[in-house]
Amino acid sequence: MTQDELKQAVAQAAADYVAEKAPAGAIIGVGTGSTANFFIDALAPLKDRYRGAVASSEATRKRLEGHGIPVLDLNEVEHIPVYVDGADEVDAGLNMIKGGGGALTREKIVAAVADIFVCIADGSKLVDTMGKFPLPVEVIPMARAHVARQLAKLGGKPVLREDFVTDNGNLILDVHGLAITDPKGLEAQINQIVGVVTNGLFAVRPANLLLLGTADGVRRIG
Ligand SMILES: O=C[C@H](O)[C@H](O)[C@H](O)COP(=O)(O)O
Repeated sequence: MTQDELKQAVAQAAADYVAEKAPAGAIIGVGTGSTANFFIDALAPLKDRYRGAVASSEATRKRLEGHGIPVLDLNEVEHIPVYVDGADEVDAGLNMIKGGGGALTREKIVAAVADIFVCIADGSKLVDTMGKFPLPVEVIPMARAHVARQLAKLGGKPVLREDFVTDNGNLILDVHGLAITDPKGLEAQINQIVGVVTNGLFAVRPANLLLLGTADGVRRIG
């Protein structure tokens, strides 16, 4: 199977899971990226069952609206039963690195409101120790150099993502060379650096369920 076929399989499994867990009229949280895009496509045929979705990025908002799925402002929403999103890396504890597409902050906000976080990923994303994928950190532009110095003190090599501005008008530093043995501790430590909006570690609030696409089918972990 190709990587896209694996992504499609987990996206369909997630749409089936949502149909099982989210009551009619619910609002669904929707992530960002190529795997989340397949999920949006799989959600589209069920759209009349739900009130709408909350999007974790402008790209996702556009794709949802393209399918005729109403997109709600998170400030108008009290309850999201399920949030579905991809990951750049995920470990056996369902901690993740996210933000390869730069949407980490809005993703973390929508995930914080959701009852259940379902991570959808092809098998290549499952790792023993996270950090091979450079850790994205969203920073306020005027703090870029300060934050980069602090990240270097933690042992990483921060690289500014060229020609990229987040949906929030900020910059991304991609931190190379970290072996992340304490994801929760590192997530908190980086978020304490003044000028950091948030970082791409999702360990304080990991996923509740991982749907992993493999050649033998979709594995459910968690
Ligand atoms: O900012 C992007 C998100 O965190 C994505 O969920 C992540 O980069 C995975 O994307 P993809 O499904 O395209 O590999």
